Amino acid sequence: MGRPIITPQEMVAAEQAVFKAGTNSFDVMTRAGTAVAEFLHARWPEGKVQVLCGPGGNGGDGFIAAARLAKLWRDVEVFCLVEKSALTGDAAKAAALWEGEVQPLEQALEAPHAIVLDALFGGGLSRPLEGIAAALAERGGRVVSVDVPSGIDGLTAKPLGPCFRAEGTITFAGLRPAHLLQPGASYCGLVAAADIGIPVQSQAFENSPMLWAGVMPRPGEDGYKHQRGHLKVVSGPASATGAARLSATAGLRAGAGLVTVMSPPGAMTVNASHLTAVMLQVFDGAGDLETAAKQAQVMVIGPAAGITPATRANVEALLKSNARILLDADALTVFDSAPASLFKRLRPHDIMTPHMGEFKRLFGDLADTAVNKIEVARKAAQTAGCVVLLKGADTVIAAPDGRAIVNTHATPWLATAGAGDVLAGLIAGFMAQGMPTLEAAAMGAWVHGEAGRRVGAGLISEDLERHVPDILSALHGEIA
Ligand SMILES: NC(=O)C1=CN([C@@H]2O[C@H](COP(=O)(O)OP(=O)(O)OC[C@H]3O[C@@H](n4cnc5c(N)ncnc54)[C@H](OP(=O)(O)O)[C@@H]3O)[C@@H](O)[C@H]2O)[C@@H](O)CC1
Ligand SMILES: Nc1ncnc2c1ncn2[C@@H]1O[C@H](COP(=O)(O)OP(=O)(O)O)[C@@H](O)[C@H]1O
Ligand SMILES: [K+]
Repeated sequence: MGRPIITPQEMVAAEQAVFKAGTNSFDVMTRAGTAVAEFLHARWPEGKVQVLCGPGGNGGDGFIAAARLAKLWRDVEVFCLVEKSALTGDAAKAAALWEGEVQPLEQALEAPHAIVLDALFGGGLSRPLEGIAAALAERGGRVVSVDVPSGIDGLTAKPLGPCFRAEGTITFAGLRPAHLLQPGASYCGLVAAADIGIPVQSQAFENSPMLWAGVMPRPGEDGYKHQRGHLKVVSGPASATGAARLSATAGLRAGAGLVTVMSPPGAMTVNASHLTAVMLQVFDGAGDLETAAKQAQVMVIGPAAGITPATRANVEALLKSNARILLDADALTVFDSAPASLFKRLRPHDIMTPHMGEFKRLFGDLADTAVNKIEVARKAAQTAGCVVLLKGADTVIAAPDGRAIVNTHATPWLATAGAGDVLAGLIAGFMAQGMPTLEAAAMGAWVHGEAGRRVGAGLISEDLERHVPDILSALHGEIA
């Protein structure tokens, strides 16, 4: 299914429900601590482990992990923020399992070690680390964190103050927003989520082919191109045609049967001289686009379309048609003074793909007032009435019904001109073949990120499309 994303508060509620139904909470903590030890031992098999325990459940996991690591013949030292005698509940029971010495946290600062197990505080932390905990966070070194790196707010994904920076983080049941959203994700390193017998339900998932493989478009054995959908991409004026062509070619690679660039008359020559498999059709005004949309499953408008009244009229005309519409870039910016007039026209099967700058022009301070980027995208999708894909290192895709998918399958090498145009084309190409909008967006983001990773350093947007056939072949289980 892809890993579910739950907030720390939802995790507490899920735990309470399970405990209420009769499960022993210490058994759950034992499973958690054991999973921590196994995670650390499997991936960091060498050297002395310095276990830092906090006063609550996170520290409890740390004590259990310490005992387990010692059984695996690891050299372990344990340090605790409070006296062992001051621990209560499950944390006290966990500490009792650790037979070795428990030293005051201050002594950890100078103690030799190879790797730190950070079991100070979990994702529900409500105030910044101070004193010795803060000093240890700032010490650096090799760290594995329990639940989240201490000092990070699991819900907002923001550091509350000084925080640990981990090479690996092990959490429980599902992921927390901080494991995927920036800046928290960059403090987590490799993230594992252990099953500790707490079932969780969520409307938010980490992007994974498992979420959409079942609805991936595939040409029928006896199919023909018209059955694979027609995508049309609106070109900008003669001086700005490349963006639309990047989208169009990506759409064709994604598998749309027919792709047409809709060109203003003045840009026909330049578009014609650059297009081969992608077709070309002239349009002269919004009326022509509305007519053209009747022969298309999906229309893309925005990439280098121009921030002009004409672009706005073109969007409004397209939204009268039955085709699904993907709005990007200029098609969003032209509504910055009147977003409501756009929102009232959008339908749940349409999609917008803003980066944060474009997003703020439409949704104002929503990006700063919602608790995290998942909620930002969710609220935007509800407000706009369409699917919203909010780009970045952590791309969040949300539908008006509350479903959300976070894509981190990408690479910073994608931060280059035109990468977003390729993404728009991929998504629209999948939609043209009948894929539901949310799933098409998730697949588009994943394929785009995978293509970016395959190119790596030196990536320019033109490089992306040529990796799409191999990626799609692999997804379809065919030999590339
Ligand atoms: N059975 C379960 O529930 C399971 C839980 N599990 C584990 O439990 C973890 C959650 O445990 P938790 O709720 O006890 O929270 P945790 O972060 O360990 O400590 C909170 C304590 O710290 C204190 N405190 C806070 N900030 C502070 C500061 N800056 N400086 C100093 N003190 C500070 C705070 O004090 P207070 O704010 O109340 O004054 C409170 O006493 C979770 O991450 C997972 O690892 C797993 O085992 C699965 C089963
Ligand atoms: N640091 C990053 N890590 C991963 N992906 C990134 C990063 N920065 C940008 N991207 C991706 O690169 C693309 C850039 O799109 P966009 O900003 O619209 O560029 P353009 O308008 O030039 O096409 C988006 O898919 C975005 O998610
Ligand atoms: K921690």
